[in-house]
Amino acid sequence: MNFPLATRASQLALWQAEATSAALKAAWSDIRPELLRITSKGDADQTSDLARFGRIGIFTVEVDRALLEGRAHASVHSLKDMTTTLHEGTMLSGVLGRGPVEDVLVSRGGERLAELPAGARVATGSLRRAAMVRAQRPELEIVQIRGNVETRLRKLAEGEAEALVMARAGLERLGLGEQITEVLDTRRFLPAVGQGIVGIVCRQGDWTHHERVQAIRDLEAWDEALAERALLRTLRGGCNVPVGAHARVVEGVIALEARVLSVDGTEVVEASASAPRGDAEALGELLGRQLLEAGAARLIDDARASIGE
Ligand SMILES: NCc1[nH]cc(CCC(=O)O)c1CC(=O)O
Repeated sequence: MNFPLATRASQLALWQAEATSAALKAAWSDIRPELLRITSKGDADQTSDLARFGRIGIFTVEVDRALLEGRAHASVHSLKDMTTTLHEGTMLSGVLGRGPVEDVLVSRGGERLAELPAGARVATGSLRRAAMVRAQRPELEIVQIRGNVETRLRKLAEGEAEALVMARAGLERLGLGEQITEVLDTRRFLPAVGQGIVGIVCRQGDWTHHERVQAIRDLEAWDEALAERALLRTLRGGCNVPVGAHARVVEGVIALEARVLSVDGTEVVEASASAPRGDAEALGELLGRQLLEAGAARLIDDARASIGE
């Protein structure tokens, strides 16, 4: 069976699609995966403020359109870039095993976050990363940056900033792990929902192809994804709100930590809880409601207002 997989054309997206292809081939001897590369507006548009269109799924919409048009049997995305409400007519069928979840600092001068001098510019396109940096180092300057992993590294080298915060998974998957100056520990620097997880999407009701993808589903990453995404959905957060979360499956239990920050990093609401693995989604919803009651609702509304939503 030919098995076209729709993907963005960035190096990281191609790595993720190749990993999916390899897993499908290993699980099913009759499947011949092929990559359908889609150049999306999110890749082409280097000028807009990423925070503004984070919620509509700019990175995934055109790839999923190819899926919905029947040009592919499945589409492959960074789960982190997927909106909590999937594009109409699609469903999440599988996830690959989770890569490293941490954010990392890449600094031109080799300084760690604590060592950067006051006024040093730290580049990120993420409200979450900006808020986490401001919470720990309020005297640093946050500057906006756009583009794929390679573009960001080039901009850093060209002097647009003294340091970058980005995902460890993205750098390591591209073989750029030697660029990392500091792995930011997840307790102080909670990752984004779904960070490090590759998501595989099928058409709703297309059980033939769904079954093939479901067979390669990593069950730990799946439960972690369910918990983190249920949390974000409950918080009504998109993919670019100052929310960090980290779910971990250990034996039969899932533990979830979550934090909502004000954009300036001065206010923090956090909570953690655990539950039997089978209750991953309920755990995310519970923690989300707790955070909302503890003051997260206002922080999220303020963050939305700050990006003009
Ligand atoms: N928003 C871009 C994006 N989407 C997924 C990754 C990296 C891989 C991952 O976190 O799963 C990145 C780059 C980054 O955040 O530095």
